[in-house]
Amino acid sequence: MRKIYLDHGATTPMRNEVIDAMVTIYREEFGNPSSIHQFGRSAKKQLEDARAKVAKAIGADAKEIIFTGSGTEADNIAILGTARMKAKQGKGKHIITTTIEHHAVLDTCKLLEKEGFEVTYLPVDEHGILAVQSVQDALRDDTILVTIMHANNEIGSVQPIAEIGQLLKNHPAVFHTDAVQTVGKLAVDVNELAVDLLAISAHKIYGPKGVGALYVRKGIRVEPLMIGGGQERKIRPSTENLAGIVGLAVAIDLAVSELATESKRLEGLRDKLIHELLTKVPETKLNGHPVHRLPHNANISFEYIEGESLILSMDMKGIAVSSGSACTSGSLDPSHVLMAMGLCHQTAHGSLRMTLGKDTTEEDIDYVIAELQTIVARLREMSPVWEQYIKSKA
Ligand SMILES: Cc1ncc(COP(=O)(O)O)c(C=O)c1O
Ligand code: FES
Repeated sequence: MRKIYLDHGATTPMRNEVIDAMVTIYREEFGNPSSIHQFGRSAKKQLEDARAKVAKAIGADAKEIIFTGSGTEADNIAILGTARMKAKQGKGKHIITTTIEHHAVLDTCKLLEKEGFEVTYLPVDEHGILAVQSVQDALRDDTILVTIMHANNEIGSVQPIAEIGQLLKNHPAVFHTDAVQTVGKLAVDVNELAVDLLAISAHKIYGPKGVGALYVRKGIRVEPLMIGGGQERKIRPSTENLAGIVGLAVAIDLAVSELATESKRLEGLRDKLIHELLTKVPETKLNGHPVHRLPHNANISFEYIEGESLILSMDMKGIAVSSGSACTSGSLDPSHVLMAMGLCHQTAHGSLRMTLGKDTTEEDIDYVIAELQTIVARLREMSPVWEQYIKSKA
C-alpha cells in the first residue's frame, strides 16, 4: 500500500546527511568535550562548530546558543529561568502569553501561577492571530516576561513577532518566542524579530529527537533548571549529547539553505490541498490564517464528522495525518487552540491537520484529495447528524 506521511508538524524523518554526520560522531568522537586531552579537544571542536552553525542559521552569535534536551526544555528554561531570575531581583511577577501556546509554554506558565506569578493569557482572533495592540494594553511596570510563539503548531498561524519585538524595545520585559515550528520554514533572524530568547527543536527539521537549543541574547540572564557541571554556561549542565547536537546543526544548516525554494514548493502544494478540499468537499472550513500561515500546514474542519474516524480511515489508506481533538491527545477536550479561536466543539472535533514535508509530491496531494473525498462522503452517509443536516436543508 502507498504510504503518505502528512504529519511533519509532529515530527520528521531524519535526513541522510544528518544520520551520516551523527554516525561519524558516534564512531569517531566519543570524547567528552570538557576533557583537556586530544579526544576531548576534538569533541569540543565539533561542539563549537555545531554552535556556530546553529547561531548563523538564526542570525545570532555562537556565544548566545545553549544546547538543550528538546524544544520543551528550551521553552522551560526560557520561561522558568527568566521568571525566577527576575523575581529574585525584585523586578516583578507579571507574565504575558497567549491562549494558543504549545503546552511546553502554557503549562509552564500555569506552574508559575502556582509559584505566585500572575499570567495574562491574551486571546487571538478567528484566524488565530494576536493583535499587537493587545500586548501593548497588557504591559505593566511589573511585566517581566512576554512569551509568544512564532507560529502555531496546530493551525499554522504566524504571529507578528517582529512588531511585538519593536514594541518591547521600550520595555524591560524579556521577550521569548517558541520558534520550534518556524526555524527552517520561515526566515528566522533574532535581531529582525527583536527577541531575547528563542526556542528550537531538531526533530521538526529532519534532525534527531531529544535535542534542542535556546538562543539567549547577550546580557540576558536565566536561572538554570538543573544543577551540575559548568557545561552550556551552567545554564544547562550535563555532558553534551554531541551526536544529537551535530545532527541539529547539520539539519538547521540544510533547512535554512533550502528554505527559499522549499517553502515556495510547499506553499504551492499546501494551497492546492486547501483549495481543492474546500471546493470539492461540502461543509469544510480552513482553520488558521489564509495567508499568514506556515508553508506546510493545512488545518481543515469537516463538519458532521468525528476527527478520529477520519484519521483512522485515512490511516487505512496509508495516509498519516493528525488532529488536535480528543482521541489523539488522550484527553476528553478538543484542541485548546481551536476552542480559543471560537470554534464550537463539533467543528473542533472534525478538524484535521495535514503537515507536508520535503518528500511530499504533487501526486501525494492528488491521492489525498481523492481519498479524502471518498472517506468524508462515506463517514457522513453513516452519520445521523449529517442526515439531519441534509433533511434540514431540503
Ligand atoms: C510549537 C512547539 N513548541 C514546542 C514543542 C516541543 O518540542 P520537543 O518535542 O522538542 O520537546 C513542539 C513540538 O511538538 C512544538 O510544536
Ligand atoms: S475526535 Fe474523538 S471524540 Fe471527537
